[in-house]
Amino acid sequence: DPYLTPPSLRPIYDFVVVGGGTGGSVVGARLAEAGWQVLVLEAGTPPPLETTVPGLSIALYFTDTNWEYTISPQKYSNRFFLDRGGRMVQGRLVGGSSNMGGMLYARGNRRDYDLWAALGNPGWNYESVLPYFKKSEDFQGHLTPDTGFARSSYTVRRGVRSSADDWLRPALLNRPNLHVLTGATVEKIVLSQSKRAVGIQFVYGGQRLKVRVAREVVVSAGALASPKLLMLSGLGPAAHLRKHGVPVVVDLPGVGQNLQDHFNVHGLTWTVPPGALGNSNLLTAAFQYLTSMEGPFTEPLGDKTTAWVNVGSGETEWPDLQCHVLSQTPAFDFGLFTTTLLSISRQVGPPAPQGTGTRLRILLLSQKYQSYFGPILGSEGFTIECQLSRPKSRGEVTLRSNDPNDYPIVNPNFLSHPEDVNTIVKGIKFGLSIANTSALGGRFGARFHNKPLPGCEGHVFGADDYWACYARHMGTSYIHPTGTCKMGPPEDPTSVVDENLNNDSAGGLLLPQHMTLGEDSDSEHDHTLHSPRQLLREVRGVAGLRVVDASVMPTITSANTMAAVVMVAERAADLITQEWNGYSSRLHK
Ligand SMILES: Cc1cc2nc3c(=O)[nH]c(=O)nc-3n(C[C@H](O)[C@H](O)[C@H](O)COP(=O)(O)OP(=O)(O)OC[C@H]3O[C@@H](n4cnc5c(N)ncnc54)[C@H](O)[C@@H]3O)c2cc1C
Repeated sequence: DPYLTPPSLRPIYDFVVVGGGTGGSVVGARLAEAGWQVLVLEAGTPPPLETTVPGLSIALYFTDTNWEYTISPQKYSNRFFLDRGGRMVQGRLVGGSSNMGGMLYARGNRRDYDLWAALGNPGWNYESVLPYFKKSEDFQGHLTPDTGFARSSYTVRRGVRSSADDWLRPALLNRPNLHVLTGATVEKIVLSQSKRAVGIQFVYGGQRLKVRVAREVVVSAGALASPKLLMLSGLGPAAHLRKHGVPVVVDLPGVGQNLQDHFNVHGLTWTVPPGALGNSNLLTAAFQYLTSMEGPFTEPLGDKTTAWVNVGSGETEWPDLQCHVLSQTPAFDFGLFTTTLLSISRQVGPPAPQGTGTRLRILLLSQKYQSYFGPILGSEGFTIECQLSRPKSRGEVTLRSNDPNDYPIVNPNFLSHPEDVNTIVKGIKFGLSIANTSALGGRFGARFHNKPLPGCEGHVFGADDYWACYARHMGTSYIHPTGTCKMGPPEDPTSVVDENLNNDSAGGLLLPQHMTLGEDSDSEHDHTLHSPRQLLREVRGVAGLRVVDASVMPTITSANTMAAVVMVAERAADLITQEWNGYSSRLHK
């Protein structure tokens, strides 16, 4: 395994990529392909074998490959979940969230990207980004119509997960100019006095180390960790940084703001007579996978179909809702794993008294889950989940402290915009109407679990108010955090990077003609190289620093976000190589 031998680190690289996740793996591999000396630093581990089995994806949520962020207590939602927040899973391994997620592949809608361009980001309209999607696509399924429910498409090849590691691993095997160090947690971007990224400080094996960078630092730590890293490096909202004792290098008010996620409602459940769905026995399915690489384990378990619909805005070509039919209920396992998976609060009322026996404690703690799902524990059935594709609520990621080991505070501020409540209520009603069709409910003899949700008994069951209450209780993150280092024009004070994903605000004024050595007064960083574009930068920004991950999206796409991140990284690699075009690495091979 190429990841098992730690590289002998060089003191300086052309590019250092922070985070070997989805964006980082793709951009790191492409920069290495272009001949640069590249170092990718990943906090997590090489991908464990289980990542290759699509049917085991949810099992990974319970392991160390997950950072296990938590959502801060929500004012308008998450009432059924632990501390009115719950967990937010994020990948902590090579390949990042693409290597532990649900593998559903969807580009999103062309209008998502046309909107990015309209918001002041030339080159990001759909026609321009389409080639970067196609670059990685190898569709081998059956084309299904894109209205109504259709079978979901997954990044699975011959029964094995395909992830961003498919870029990094071959590059690592074939290119000695690429180094990937796992178990390396980056703490800080080192900035010179002239506000240029000149290196990286990270912890590896208990030691604090620094590596220098000749051209650029590429931050790809994901939408929760990238803004944290920028802020810890002095790039962020000045008052917030001062509050936590971080010296301000550049006041960038947008860092950590604009957090967007696909708000998802759990719990709408139908039960069916035993055997009606024809679900395979897990042991048989596992045997089938091991012997022939076929069967249910070739896909994420349970998640079968997707629909995109417009229920609110009337723009029929641009969905505001995405729905899935899952072939299990949240009660199928008697709450054994589901309660943790969904972070459904197990506790209601006062904590169990000290000294209570373990069994009794679990019974008491599970009361909230029991109070709703109790009557259908262990039943067969299905769930319909709908998400807001284009939420209007905006949240934020802020520092908890200036300690790099502390997780940031993640506040998605779900349902803070009233239109989101209206849309999700319509979405729930859409889900109910789908289940009532003869093709679904009728065919399987399905019965809706119509127990009033604890906490919503005060509303007339089935009225819009009831469903709004239901959404405020059962809705939470669909684990697609995006937007926290937003791409936008310099006139937008909340933008963090420009359309080149750079936060050097000069813009693409010149094509490089020649390379000069850095002019930084800080002699430690004499090796720093500037492209002419960076020499022309204004002081407001930071040179030699780019962000390439889900955090640059100005608005979340109306589909699962992995494909869009791969596209962003492919395009970023082209932008970077074009900018440095004609200049091979000056560093010793
Ligand atoms: C559980 C789950 C299921 C999902 N399912 C789907 C799906 O089915 N389809 C879909 O399209 N999208 C899905 N998504 C969303 C999609 O995977 C993400 O939007 C996308 O992968 C994000 O890419 P990224 O590069 O921004 O971040 P990531 O892929 O998360 O990469 C960030 C990387 O940076 C590393 N890192 C963080 N901090 C540091 C540090 N300080 N030092 C060094 N390294 C660091 C992390 O360990 C990680 O490897 C899912 C996400 C999750 C979490």
